[in-house]
Amino acid sequence: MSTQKPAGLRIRDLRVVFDGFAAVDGVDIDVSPGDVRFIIGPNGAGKTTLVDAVTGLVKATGSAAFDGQELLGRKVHHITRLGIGRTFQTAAVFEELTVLQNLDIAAGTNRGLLTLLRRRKSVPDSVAQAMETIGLTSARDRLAGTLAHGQKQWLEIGMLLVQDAKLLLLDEPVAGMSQDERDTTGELLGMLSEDRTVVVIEHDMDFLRRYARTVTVMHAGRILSEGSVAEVQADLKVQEVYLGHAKATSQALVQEV
Ligand SMILES: Nc1ncnc2c1ncn2[C@@H]1O[C@H](COP(=O)(O)OP(=O)(O)OP(=O)(O)O)[C@@H](O)[C@H]1O
Repeated sequence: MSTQKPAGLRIRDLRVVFDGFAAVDGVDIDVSPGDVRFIIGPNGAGKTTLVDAVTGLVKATGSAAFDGQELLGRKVHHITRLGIGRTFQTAAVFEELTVLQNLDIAAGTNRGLLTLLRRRKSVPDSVAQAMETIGLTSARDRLAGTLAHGQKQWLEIGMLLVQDAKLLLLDEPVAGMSQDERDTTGELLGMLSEDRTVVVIEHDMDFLRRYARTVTVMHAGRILSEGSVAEVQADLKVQEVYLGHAKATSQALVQEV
């Protein structure tokens, strides 16, 4: 008998119902370890609700397992401890604390608040490594509130790294970013996927074409299409849905890669 655990994210027949309305309506998704999976779809398709279900924020039926561990039915903090990290559309950082203090708090080491708030000489390896990965080492003593928009988003990702998240679920990470910040974020996704699994909810089609490895298209709570960027772009069902909902998005989607 094989003892190997199924790895990556495995979702089966996931369903989320709000007052009789199925926001997620029987979804199956497999994301392999090391993938950078983009989930796209028109407004209201169910993308955020799907991520909410996986992270324990809404009740769901079916199954969502990561590295063989069932996530549904567990409390949010337990899901975090199983290595699932999630960002929101608005970065949730402590603006009046420094970059280092934010990472320290996220790391949740057993230091008292006073120690955390004091400037320290030694920085734990995991925190130093996270700062390096997100490019904020030279900004370690800056207040998070003074960071540029993109840097705040990267700090939030850093906070997941120090928690040792193995599955990163990022909700519209490049919304409101400059082109340079988008490029840096795209490169960061590639770096993160070297030893983690990354799932990105995104509306930005240019960013998707450049940085997605695989794509899932949702529509009305279901999976409409799945595959490589080229496969999804060529799918007539996808083109129809985008033509019906947002012409500009559709044109961006079917543009040559
Ligand atoms: N807490 C809730 N109660 C009732 N309905 C909800 C709730 N949260 C989401 N919905 C509905 O579920 C559907 C899916 O919403 P969801 O936010 O998951 O879509 P989305 O694909 O993330 O859209 P967007 O791209 O606009 O963020 C929508 O019709 C939304 O109105």
